[in-house]
Amino acid sequence: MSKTSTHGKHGDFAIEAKGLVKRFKSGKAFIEVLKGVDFDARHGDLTMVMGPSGSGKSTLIAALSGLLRPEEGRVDTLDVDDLWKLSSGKIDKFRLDHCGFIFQGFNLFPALTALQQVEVVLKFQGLSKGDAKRQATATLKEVGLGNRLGQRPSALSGGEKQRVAIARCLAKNPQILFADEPTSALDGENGQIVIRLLRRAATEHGAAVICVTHDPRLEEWADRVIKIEDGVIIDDQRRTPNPDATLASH
Ligand SMILES: Nc1ncnc2c1ncn2[C@@H]1O[C@H](COP(=O)(O)OP(=O)(O)OP(=O)(O)O)[C@@H](O)[C@H]1O
Repeated sequence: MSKTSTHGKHGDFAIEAKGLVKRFKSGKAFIEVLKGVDFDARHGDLTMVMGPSGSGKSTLIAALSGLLRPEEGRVDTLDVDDLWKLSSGKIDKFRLDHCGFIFQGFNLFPALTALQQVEVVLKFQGLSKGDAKRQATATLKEVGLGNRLGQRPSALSGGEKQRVAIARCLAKNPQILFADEPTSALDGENGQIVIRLLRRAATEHGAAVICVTHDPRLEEWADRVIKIEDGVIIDDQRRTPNPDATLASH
């Protein structure tokens, strides 16, 4: 597996998964949460995965990103054939090098300033102190937090915290960006800022952005909407996104 910072061309596959099956033990029985799911996502696309609670969305993301081993199926991603055939150390390295994650709960370190939250990830990736600071500052400015660099999470609003989490993710310029309910804890205005940043990551950086959501209003920004129900993909539609759409307040 070669480490590369070059993104695939818009339209190239970033992920192709086939026949994913995931079961969990429930008492003496097993429940099948993914029932042979085929899934793909392309560079430059904001692909939205929608479905009711418990339909398997988060499990799918976890299986695609090397976080949760499926019982059956394969995931081909970037230059890796069959991600789940790699050692767990190589899977972790793949995730670190190429994937970004944004979750509902922000997952920020309470003791670190906004700038440090982003710097830490870049230093971990091997950037020098100076380069990490420059890149972290630039990305925080890009998400509109240039004046909040020195604040810790306790001094930031929910929307600002989510933007720090996005800056942390974007700063490493991931080829694949997984977002799980990124706007659900936010009001309309902040939700709009966040979905626009995800849209830009796809359009301007060529990332394959995969966004799990309950919120049908986010469809406006999507290139593709995939619906999953009870562990089965029931619908898959391409559409033309409207990057200037507005998200009304809840
Ligand atoms: N570690 C686990 N052990 C047992 N069951 C699990 C585990 N993780 C998920 N499940 C079950 O798998 C099903 C699908 O869960 P998943 O989190 O993928 O759904 P989801 O579509 O993301 O739901 P939500 O929108 O509520 O987050 C649920 O019934 C859940 O209870």
